[in-house]
Amino acid sequence: METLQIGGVSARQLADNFGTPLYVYDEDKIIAQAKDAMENFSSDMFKTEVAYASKAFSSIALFKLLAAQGLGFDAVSGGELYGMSRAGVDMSKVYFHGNNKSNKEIEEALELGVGYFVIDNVMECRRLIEIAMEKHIQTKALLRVNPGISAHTHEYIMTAKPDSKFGIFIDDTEHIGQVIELLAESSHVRLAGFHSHIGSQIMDARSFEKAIDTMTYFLAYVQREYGMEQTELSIGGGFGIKYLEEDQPISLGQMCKTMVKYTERCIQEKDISISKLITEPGRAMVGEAGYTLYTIGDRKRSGTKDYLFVDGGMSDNIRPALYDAGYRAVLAEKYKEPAWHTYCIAGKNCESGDVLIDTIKLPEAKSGDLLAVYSTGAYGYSMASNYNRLGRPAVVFAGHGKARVVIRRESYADQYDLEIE
Ligand SMILES: Cc1ncc(COP(=O)(O)O)c(C=O)c1O
Ligand SMILES: N[C@@H](CCCC[NH3+])C(=O)O
Repeated sequence: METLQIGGVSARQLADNFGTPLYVYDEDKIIAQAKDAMENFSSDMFKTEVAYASKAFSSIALFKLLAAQGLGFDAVSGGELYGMSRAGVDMSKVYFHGNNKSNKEIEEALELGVGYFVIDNVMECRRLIEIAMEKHIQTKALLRVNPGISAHTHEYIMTAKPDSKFGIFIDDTEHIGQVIELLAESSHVRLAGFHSHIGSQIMDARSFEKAIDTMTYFLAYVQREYGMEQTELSIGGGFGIKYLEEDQPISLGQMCKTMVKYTERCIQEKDISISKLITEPGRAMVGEAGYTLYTIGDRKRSGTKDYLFVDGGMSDNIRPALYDAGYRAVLAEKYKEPAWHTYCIAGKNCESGDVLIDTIKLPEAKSGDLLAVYSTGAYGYSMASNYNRLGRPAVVFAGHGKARVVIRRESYADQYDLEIE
């Protein structure tokens, strides 16, 4: 019986040692993605930075791993900044995003020496200027511009519609002008450049090219209108990964190379220069490196469905319920056997939408079998909840035949420790 290996460790051994449900990351795959991005996102015409979008999955161990590869980071909250600083990340390589950053978060970020604030709106810009002045701290900012590109992806994860909550729409020259002018007058916050992000799980490089084309037109405009030269440009993240067999994503390295080459072409054509190009991959850095292991419990036939119940569910992976996201999975100890049986994989949360995989073909399954779901490394743990007090599963990093817990399993007590009796 051949068993699925993750990072050189058998899935059965992982389940027996650490329990299920269990998030497992193949550490070497993460490192390979980081190297692929760093090697290919580089140019002779401008500086470059790969900033990992930590919303996809954050942990101290991951921050250390990626920082050692030279990556910067994208954070969207005080909580993410805290984790980065505890991990010893070089905070000057951190981009602090988020609409509606609180004053407290802005203060914390300034004190931590965060490299860039990615400003979402005019009010935030005013608050940042005021707080930086009060604290006598100098900092840099990028303005988030919504380029209005509709990337081909699930509607909920499309961030660049004209009415998106993120950034200032590219045609809204009034508010963009206000931010530029406010920052031109500020003695503490310098506008270093602009940011755009068009969505997530995008497979088609042309969507990114369209965004780069639009943003470089925009840079030509701010150069003409405001004399801003040598600006920095962040093209965000959003590179798609393989969830289902039919998904054919372009590799992260190839995407990075394409983005750099296309930007070089665009700035030459438009006769502008940029000082730095930034990208913020989240999903593509960790998604395919992550697996979730579940133990199959009861089986039940209900109408047309042959249910396999697992010991987790929407509380550890909300994406099927939230986005209709599809996943592929195998029985870890029978993964080479022919898959004849059609099952529906449902979780144990008290919600009829708690279905992880609606239809999947597997070898005949029995109670106690181990199910390994692929590509759960991004937005799995980071969007997990303790609904029904199931407690978030542990996270394990596996590599070179060894495994270590990087986040421990939430116990019953952990979940009630915040309560005051
Ligand atoms: C501003 C910004 N940057 C980067 C990302 C990372 O996206 P992804 O995980 O799809 O690469 C997101 C999320 O979509 C984002 O909103
Ligand atoms: N959480 C989403 C993506 C949102 C990306 C963050 N702006 C997902 O699971 O696919």
